[in-house]
Order: sequence, then structure tokens, then C-alpha cells
Amino acid sequence: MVRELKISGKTGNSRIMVGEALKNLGLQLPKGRTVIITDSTVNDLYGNLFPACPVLEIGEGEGIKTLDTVARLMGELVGLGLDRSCFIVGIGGGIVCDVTGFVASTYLRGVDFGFCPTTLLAQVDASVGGKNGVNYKGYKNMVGVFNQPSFVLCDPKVLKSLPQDELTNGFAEIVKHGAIRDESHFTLLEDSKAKALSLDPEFMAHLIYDSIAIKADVVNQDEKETCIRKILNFGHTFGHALEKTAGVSHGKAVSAGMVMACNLSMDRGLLKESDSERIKKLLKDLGLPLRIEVDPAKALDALAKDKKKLGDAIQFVLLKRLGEAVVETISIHDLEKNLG
Ligand SMILES: O=C(O)C(=O)C[C@@H](O)[C@H](O)[C@H](O)COP(=O)(O)O
Repeated sequence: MVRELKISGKTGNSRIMVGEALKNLGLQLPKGRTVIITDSTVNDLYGNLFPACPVLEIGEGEGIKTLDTVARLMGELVGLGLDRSCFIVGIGGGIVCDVTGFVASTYLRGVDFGFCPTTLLAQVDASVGGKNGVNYKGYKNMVGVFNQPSFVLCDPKVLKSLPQDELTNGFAEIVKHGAIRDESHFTLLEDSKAKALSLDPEFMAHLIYDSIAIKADVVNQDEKETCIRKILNFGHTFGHALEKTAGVSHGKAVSAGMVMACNLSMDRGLLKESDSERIKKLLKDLGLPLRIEVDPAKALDALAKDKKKLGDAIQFVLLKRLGEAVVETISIHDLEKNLG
């Protein structure tokens, strides 16, 4: 069964289809020329399901999410002679989606695009909400645009080919959605960890849909992150610093970042210890780290580049309770104490 969600923003409208098969991508494409951007792993696994059109490959890993990759892709699009009527589809994980969305949003000042996310993290988070962009000198997502993809096609069956580590990364963002906004979503995953870890198809379709619904609801209220959307960054301020400094994957960094944010929430008299313990236990049971060692000085440098920084402080996402987040302005000096 295919279930749909919508995002309606100033930058465009997105139709999110959960449960649609990747092989049906061709049915979603407008008339005219289409180009696919993917990586070699996804192309090897699923290239036989792609509609007939040029396929551009990018490398893998956070290190290729750069302006150099964007420039190379621009050259290839120009080489193909694509005009403004073309359509670009990103098929892959979060890196493919972020790069594709940025390339499509800037090529000829913007052409239409869609995503087929193939990792759990990309399905529940990176492909949804219209944040597109690349890193700059290793600092996360420093260059980018808000622009909604026309569609997001989520086929949960493709998750079967994911390495366990990659799957685990996606669960971090699902835990985040429950923690910031919906305790029942958190409890669903808490009560059905075994089904989640074994990728029970019916359960995963349900979990993915509910998780995207939480994010879509927030984005529909605040597409450009002027207020409530900031809560989607729970765990990401410390997380991005850990990701850059320790070179760990996004999901692992966000997991440890959420634990640091829970501890800070307790220190400030907001979150109950019992709620914090439930979050830590679920992350641990899903195979996610609760702590990552870093060089505090390097982490501080990355922290100071956070996009929610205002002067010497950061608008930091804390939890009031499981299911409710709050944004508080905290000085970088105070946050520094938590990096050790
Ligand atoms: O969509 C959002 O808004 C988020 O903050 C979701 C995050 O999970 C996601 O990693 C996002 O790309 C981070 O954005 P950034 O603005 O902190 O770079």
C-alpha cells in the first residue's frame, strides 16, 4: 500500500510517497529529459530499475559532499546540453539527496527535481523538508538552499540491502522525531525494536510513514527554520561537531549529540532522569553510541560554526520531557563545558 504525505512551502510542494516501488519511478517523471544522480553502490544494486536516461555517479562518503562535486556535476549537465525543462532525480542516501537538490536548485537558476532515498536516514530525514546543500572545508551543510523536491519516493524494500551500520544511522533520526515531538512514536519503536532491527516490512512502512509525518508537520509550519523547525536539530549541534572532529557517521554523531543534549536538559532542570534513561537505553539497544571521544578544542571550533549561532551563543535544542523539545539560547562558553 502506498501512503502519501505533503509538504507545502513557499519554495514548492512535495509529494512524499511511502511504500511506492523504485521500479515505478518512471511513472512520476514529467515529459522531457530526465537525469539521474546516484552513487556507484546504488547504481550497481538498483540501476536495472532506473528509467532509461543518463545516469551521473558521485563518490561516496561525507568527504565528497563538496562544491567540487557540485562543479563537476554542473559540467556534466552542461555537457549533456540540458535546458530548463529537464528534471533531475537523486537516487541514494543523504549525501546523494543533499548534493542533487543543491545542483538542481542552482543549475540554470533552478530546475525541478525529485528524490528516491535508498537509506533509512535519507527516507525519514534527509530527503524530506527541502534542505539541500554541501559542506565547506568539512563544516556541515555550510552552503545550501531551501527548496522542496517535487516528489520523494520511499521504497522500504530497498532497505534490505543496507549494511547494519547504515541502518542503525537511520534509527537515530527516528528516535529524534519521537523524542522532540511524539512520545507515542518513541514508544512504538521502543516496544518493537526486534521488528525494526529485522526490517519487518509492514512495521517499517508504518514506522517510516509516522516518522516522516512528524517531520513534515514541523516543516509545514516553518519551512525556513525561523522558529519551530529548529527542534529538528536536536542532537545536531554537538552531533555535527562530533561528526567533523571524530569522523564518525551522521547517525552515530547525532546519537551521542542527543545524549549530550539530554544531559544538558537535565542539568538545566528540564528533563526528568527517567525520560533521559529511556532515550539512552533505546539508542543503545539499537546499536548506537552514547558517547564519542573528541578533542574538545577541535569540537569547539566546529560548534562555533553552528548555523543556529547568534553572536556568542547558540540557539540550542533541549528536551522538556520525552516528546517535547524547547529551544534555549546558551552561550558557547557554557556549551564548551560539555565537550570534555
Ligand atoms: O530538516 C531539518 O531541519 C533538520 O535539522 C534535520 C536534520 O536531521 C538534518 O541532518 C539536517 O540536514 C541538518 O541541517 P543543518 O541545517 O543543521 O545543517
